[in-house]
Amino acid sequence: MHTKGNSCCCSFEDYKLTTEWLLNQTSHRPKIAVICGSGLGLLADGATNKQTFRYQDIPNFPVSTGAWSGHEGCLVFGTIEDTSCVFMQGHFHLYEGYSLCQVTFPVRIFKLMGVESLLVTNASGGICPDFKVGDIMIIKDHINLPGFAGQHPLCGPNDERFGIRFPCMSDAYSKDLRRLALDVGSELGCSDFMREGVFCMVSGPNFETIAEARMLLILGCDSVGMSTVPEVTVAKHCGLRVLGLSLITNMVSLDYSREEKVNHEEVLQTSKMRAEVLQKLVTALICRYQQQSINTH
Ligand SMILES: O=P(O)(O)O[C@@H]1C[C@H](O)[C@@H](CO)O1
Ligand SMILES: Nc1nc2[nH]cnc2c(=O)[nH]1
Repeated sequence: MHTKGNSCCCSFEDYKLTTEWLLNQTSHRPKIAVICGSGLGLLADGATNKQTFRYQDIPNFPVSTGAWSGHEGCLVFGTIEDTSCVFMQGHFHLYEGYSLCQVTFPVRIFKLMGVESLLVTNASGGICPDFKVGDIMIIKDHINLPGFAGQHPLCGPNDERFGIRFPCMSDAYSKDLRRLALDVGSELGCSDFMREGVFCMVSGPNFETIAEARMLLILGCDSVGMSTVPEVTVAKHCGLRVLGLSLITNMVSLDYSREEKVNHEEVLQTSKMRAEVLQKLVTALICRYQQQSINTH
C-alpha cells in the first residue's frame, strides 16, 4: 500500500478494509466530515459523544511525519445536535512527502462510510489586497497549480466505483453550502471578516517569492495555501458536497519594499486567534445543515 509516485497506490479493497475496520469500531455513522487545517484541531470541540482514533492505529491510514503537534494525528467521531460527524485533526501535505493518494486517502474512506458533505478548513496567505489577516474566506473556486504539472490525485487508472474518468470541477464548491456559510456567518456577527474568493494551491513548503505572488494576483487568486485542492478534487470526483473555509493567516507580500517576512509561527498564531470563532461557525453550520436537510427531504 501507499507507495510514492503521482498515481493512486491503493486498491478498492484497501479503502474497503479501512472503512470496515472503522465501522466495526464505532457506532457513529457520520454524514459530515471536517478536515481541520493547521492550528484548527479544536474544531471538534463542539461535538459530544466523542470517540477518537490515532491515525497510526487505523489500518492503511497514512502515518504522521511528526510535523504535527498537540492533539493532531487523530480521527475524531462525534455528534453535533443530531448530526454524526467525523473530524480529521491533522491532515497530510504534499510537501511532507506524502503521495496524493495518501493525502486524499481519508476522503474516500469518508465516502465509503456514508458521508454526504466535506467541510475543509485551511490556513492561507491573502493575495487579494482587500483582505486582512483574520478574514475567513469561503472558497468559491480553486486553481490546482500542482495539477497543471501532473501532480493530480486522479492520475492513473480510474476506479468507476468512485467516480467518472473526466469529472467536472466547475462546481466543486457547493453553492448551497456557500450560501449557508454566509447566512450562518452573518447570524453570528462575522460578516465584517467573511469573504468569498478563489484559492490557489501550491506544493510548498516555501512561502511565495514576490514575483510568484504577483503572478498569482494576475491569475485571479485571492489566497494561496499548501493543501485542500487534492482532497476537494477527490471529494467532488466521488460525489461529496464540499464547503471550503480558508483562514487568512497572513498577507502575502506583493511589494519588494515590505519588511515583514511571513513565517509558520505567524500562521499558527492567527489560527489560534480565530480558532474559537471558526469552531462556533463550524458547529452552527452543522446544526443548520441538519435542519436544512430535514426541510428538503
Ligand atoms: O494545513 P494547512 O493547509 O491549513 O496549513 C498551511 C500550509 C502549511 O501547512 C502551513 C504553512 O504555514 O499552513
Ligand atoms: N503558500 C502559502 N501557504 C500558506 N499557508 C498560510 N499562509 C500561507 C502563505 O502565505 N503561502
